[in-house]
Amino acid sequence: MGQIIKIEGLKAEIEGKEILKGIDLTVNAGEIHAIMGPNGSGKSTLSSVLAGREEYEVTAGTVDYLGKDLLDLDPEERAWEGLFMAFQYPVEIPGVSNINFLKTALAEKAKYQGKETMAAKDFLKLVKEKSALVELNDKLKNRSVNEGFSGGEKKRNEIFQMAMLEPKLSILDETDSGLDIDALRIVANGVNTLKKDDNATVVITHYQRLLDYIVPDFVHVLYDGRIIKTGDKNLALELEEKGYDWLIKEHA
Ligand SMILES: Nc1ncnc2c1ncn2[C@@H]1O[C@H](COP(=O)(O)OP(=O)(O)OP(=O)(O)O)[C@@H](O)[C@H]1O
Repeated sequence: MGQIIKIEGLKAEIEGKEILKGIDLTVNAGEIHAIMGPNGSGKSTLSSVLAGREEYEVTAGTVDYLGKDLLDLDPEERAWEGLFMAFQYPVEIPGVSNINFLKTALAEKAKYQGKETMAAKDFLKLVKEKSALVELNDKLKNRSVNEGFSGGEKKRNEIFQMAMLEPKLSILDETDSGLDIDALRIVANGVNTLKKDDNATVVITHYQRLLDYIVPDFVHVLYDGRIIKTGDKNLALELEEKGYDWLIKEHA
């Protein structure tokens, strides 16, 4: 199966402070990876750097994404190339309805790829199909993006956006924070349903609980800006039971 992303020796800093200290990570098509790790280890920094947030300065390393130099692309280009990011705190966009936001996003992506914009009829069909996946009701579809949405509704909405955009690589940052059990199941179900042979997902999470629903092929532990351990789903169970201290000691 093809390689989606290969991160090598990635170092990044913010305000002169080095946060990522040499990340190596390869994700292939058809895989789900989970990244865990104690607070402040650099998990959100990694997703921000991959999204292309300007505050972070990459000081070393390379990121190959579908044969392109990811670090050389603008944030918009990264999205159009099929990179989807769901952040811990989704942004609100007052005055832009959810549906119009997606219509524009899909039209821009099609334009970038030199394809024709989807016909209105097909777009609405897609909306119906994909929103059913996360049980997003009609009212939320027409409201301004994330404005006044509850935490759980924002998360569902993100998975809805993900379903609509059909990304090649989805990076979900703490998608389980603020989700109740039912919402957690719905989100996980969405992620599992969207899993295909030609795409991949990276889930950043604190909770083994989410990994009961989204079963990862690999679990990585990020600590102090580096991946210090990689295993399968059993590693997450071990962490749940024993915490991180033993690993950190082993690493020291
Ligand atoms: N603007 C900033 N200036 C200085 N340090 C920062 C800034 N933003 C983040 N950091 C630091 O970078 C480190 C990594 O933060 P990051 O949010 O990536 O960790 P995390 O692993 O996602 O943590 P958590 O599990 O708590 O969400 C932290 O020590 C944080 O204080």
